[in-house]
Amino acid sequence: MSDTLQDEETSPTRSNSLKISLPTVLCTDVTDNPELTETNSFVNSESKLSLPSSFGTPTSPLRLSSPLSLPSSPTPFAKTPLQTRSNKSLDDPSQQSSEKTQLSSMNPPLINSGSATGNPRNKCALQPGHSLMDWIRLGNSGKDLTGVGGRIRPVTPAELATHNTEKDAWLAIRGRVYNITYYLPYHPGGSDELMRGAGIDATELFDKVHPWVNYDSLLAKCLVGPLRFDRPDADELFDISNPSPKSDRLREPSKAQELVRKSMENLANCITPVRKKITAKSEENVKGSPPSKIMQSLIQSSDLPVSISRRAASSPLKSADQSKDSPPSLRFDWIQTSTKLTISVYTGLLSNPGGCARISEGALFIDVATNGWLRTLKLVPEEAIKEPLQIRVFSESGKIEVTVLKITHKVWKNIGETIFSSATHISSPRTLECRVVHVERISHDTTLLALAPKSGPVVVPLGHHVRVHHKINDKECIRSYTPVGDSWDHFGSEYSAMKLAVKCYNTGALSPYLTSLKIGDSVTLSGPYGNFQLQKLKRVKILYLIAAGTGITPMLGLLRFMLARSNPRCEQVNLLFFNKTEEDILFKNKFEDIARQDDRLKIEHVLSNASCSWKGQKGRISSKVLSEILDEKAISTEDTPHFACLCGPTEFTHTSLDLLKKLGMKENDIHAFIG
Ligand code: HEM
Repeated sequence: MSDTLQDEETSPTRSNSLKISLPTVLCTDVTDNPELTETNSFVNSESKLSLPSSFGTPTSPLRLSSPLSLPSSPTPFAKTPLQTRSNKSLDDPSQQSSEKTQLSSMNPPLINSGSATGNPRNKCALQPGHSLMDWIRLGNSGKDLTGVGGRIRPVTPAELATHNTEKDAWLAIRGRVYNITYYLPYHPGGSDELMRGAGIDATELFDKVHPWVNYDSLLAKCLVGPLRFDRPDADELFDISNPSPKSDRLREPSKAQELVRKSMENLANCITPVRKKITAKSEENVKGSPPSKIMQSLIQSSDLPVSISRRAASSPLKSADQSKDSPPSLRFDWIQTSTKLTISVYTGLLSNPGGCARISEGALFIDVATNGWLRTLKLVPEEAIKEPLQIRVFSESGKIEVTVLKITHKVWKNIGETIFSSATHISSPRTLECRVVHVERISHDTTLLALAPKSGPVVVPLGHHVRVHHKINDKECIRSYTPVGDSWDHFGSEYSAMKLAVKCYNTGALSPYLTSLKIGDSVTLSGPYGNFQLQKLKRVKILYLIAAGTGITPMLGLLRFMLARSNPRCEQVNLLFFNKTEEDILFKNKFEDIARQDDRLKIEHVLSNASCSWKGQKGRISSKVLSEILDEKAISTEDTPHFACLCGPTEFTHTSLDLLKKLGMKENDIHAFIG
């Protein structure tokens, strides 16, 4: 399909960098590990790890995918003055200086008394690409390491116990549950050792081996939530999914809630958000309450992005049913650092929201579109705010997160006044004036354009597209493109821009113009358009993505979404990608990188005009090619829900649809992107 659809990708932006002191840990042997030079220079007591804002996403302002920020690691160090360590730094004087620098930030000073495990050196040789530095990079990449979409939530011991396999491992330390699945190959003690703590409260085990390790900073982006003990009110304290039955007024926390909060604070010396639930009959009008003195002094005295308050406001309509006829229930909460404010709006699991943010007359407006409905959250902030605004969406949790800068660097006592408008039906798509902020050639004939809407950042729902409008000889020319999300290009996400992959057809009406655009030029878009329903992937465990040419673009976001989705975990994503020649394959290296990191992604390239050196599949879409990738058993049983998405030139899409149906796939299990 020429100038075809492309997709919105939900990887979190990385531009809202916040600084957090990086914990110091002992690295692997200097002599053996070439990566250590890098690690050493990076990790010392002065090191700062730049973490993009928020949670969420992927998305929750630690760029955790969660608005709950993490404490600087206190308890592991405060525990005992006598700590154990490996003998190596004592035995090997050459190590002492480098380790000393790192250890200097450990508190209290370490006394070497041999390995806690009884083995002078139990550390494993990590696979290449799995150094501490690589782990930090992964954390900063925007990937959701929590596996739960980044929304902090309580975990019961029973739930914890179910996450005990290498593909899905959680553990609890000092009352906090972390998803350690991604950390396993990075653990210097080996994944088997770390797996000993999977599914359980591993505090004792952890302390036996290495109480000095700064686990809470290392796993900051893997935080799932507090381990919920059997306290009747604990749920209420953390769970924002159910609005309080007592509504219409600010609810003071009960004694039990207060107790849980205090114990959480003591437990991990963290700043636990106090959530007051507010509901109102029509529009919510929420005033903030000041953080406690302890919290304020902690915030003021640190560089950390700290969460001092979160609040949730329910929609006037309580129904979770997000059918076309009833607007979805929305809630929001907020967190702040001294420099930024982050508002998170929750639209419901898999509700696939779109949205935009803008500042007008000193107020922040966040438009949230879900399933044909639009609501606007207006914030009249307590103090002045400024651009740039950042917006990101976390598809699994349905969270939209907007970050705005404070003009005066200080912690606010209140957020200000917030008002949710009533929901209105979206009757027509919006027109957006955009500025080209970056241009990158991604293949011999395709250019990636980054377009920043002038009014403020915009996110297009997953699997939806925008239209580019341009007048040529007084005739309006329109083409559809699905934005390519972050992390598919080389210029990152600092622009909060939509990125469109535009293939240039020499005789095309619009593409020669678009591919000749320069930074600073203006482009008119409208949107979003599309009928893709993310809910359809709710139970899907095997996803087939069948694309031709630039028809790959809607698949990019779906691919990332499915591999990151935690519940249920996807078992396989099969990408069948048709092109003419090898040079035409877009994002080939990116796909290969992802497949290397995640063996659930299977890629099959099929070329219609392959060179002699091509070793892969040759030909065009046919039942033979399709039947080779389709797991016939899977499509004929209910046990492994599957789904196929198709996109390419119209003829390609229709042929694929017919072939899939002939092979036994139900129409309901297929989505064809035709635009
Ligand atoms: C709870 C179960 C765990 C077990 C059984 C375990 C076991 C081990 C072992 C045997 C070693 C080698 C220690 C040595 O040099 O003698 C090690 C090293 C290490 N582990 Fe763990 N570990 C666990 C959890 C964790 C966690 C949650 C983290 C943090 C994210 C972590 C981070 C590290 C680090 C950074 C090292 C290197 C420490 C050093 O060089 O002294 N471990 N672990």
